[in-house]
Amino acid sequence: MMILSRLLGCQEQLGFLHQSKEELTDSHPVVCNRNILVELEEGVGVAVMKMKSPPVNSLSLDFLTEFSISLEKLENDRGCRGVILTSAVPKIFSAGLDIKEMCGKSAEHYAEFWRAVQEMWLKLYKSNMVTIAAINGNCPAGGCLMAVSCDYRIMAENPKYSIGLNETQLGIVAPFWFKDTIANTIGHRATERSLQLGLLYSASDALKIGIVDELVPEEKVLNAAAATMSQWLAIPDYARQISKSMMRKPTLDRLLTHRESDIQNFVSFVTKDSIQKSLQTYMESLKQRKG
Ligand SMILES: CCCCCCCCCCC/C=C/C(=O)SCCNC(=O)CCNC(=O)[C@H](O)C(C)(C)COP(=O)(O)OP(=O)(O)OC[C@H]1O[C@@H](n2cnc3c(N)ncnc32)[C@H](O)[C@@H]1OP(=O)(O)O
Repeated sequence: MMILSRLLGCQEQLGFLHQSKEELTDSHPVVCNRNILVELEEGVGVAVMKMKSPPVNSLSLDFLTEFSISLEKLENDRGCRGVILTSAVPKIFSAGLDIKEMCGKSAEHYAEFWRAVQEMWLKLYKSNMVTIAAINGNCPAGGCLMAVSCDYRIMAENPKYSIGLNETQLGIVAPFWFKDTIANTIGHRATERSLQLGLLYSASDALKIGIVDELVPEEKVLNAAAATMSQWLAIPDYARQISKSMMRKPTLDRLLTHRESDIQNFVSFVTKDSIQKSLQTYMESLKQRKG
């Protein structure tokens, strides 16, 4: 019930009611949401989802809810066959899960938050559409999960940007389905090293290890994503979708089977004093780094 009311509440925030005439054209209907801008190029059947939640596109409960609703709308739109996921915030793809959602809140809040994280991943990983991440900035932890859940990743070749699952550096643990998703991308051995050490890879190392598929100059990331999209869309949808599902279903089913226990694990993990302390210390270190 709580989730339903949040979804309904969010649908109002989604801004379908607030579109101006300038934002709606025949060829590029744009939906300006609070955290995500969705632009559907109807003739081509491709939507660009631009995350725009400054300063760092952190994945808050509101953001995740909006993301899942937006993606579902595109999924149900027969005119949309592909999605490019990118950021409208300079230098940041996404800073991952919003740490504030995991600090000093109630057990009920943690459960609701974690269900929203699961939902985002389930929707993205099982999408029938072609999904391409155009990674135009830093991409740690939950940001990396989003990227590796797409079918293809193009990253800006900027030495300042990094990508990876750095959870252990915060004193927390990437859950099994984060692990499965990255292992499906880079293999078991590289995942073991990557997860234990909480490695963040530079763009060039990310290409070498296979977390990303291609590097291009920053200003070309979106064009490169559009070019790759047209190659993938040249394949008949039905054949491609069945192939995708064959590869991903066992991983999806594993979370679907264990969804409630995964939420309980998260809640009991994150409510531990030691974990709360680690997260708070990490947030403080982020603030101090600035000064
Ligand atoms: C037994 C097993 C059981 C398992 C159960 C599950 C266990 C839990 C699993 C949880 C999985 C977690 C996944 C995650 O995604 S955790 C988040 C990890 N993210 C990070 O480590 C990134 C942190 N951020 C950065 O490194 C930098 O901010 C970044 C490189 C992204 C950008 O740097 P920049 O210099 O541009 O910006 P600032 O650092 O100054 O940040 C600006 C403000 O934003 C705040 N901030 C940054 N990141 C976050 C975040 N992830 N959540 C919330 N807030 C964030 C930062 O503090 C600054 O705020 P102020 O302006 O107020 O100081």
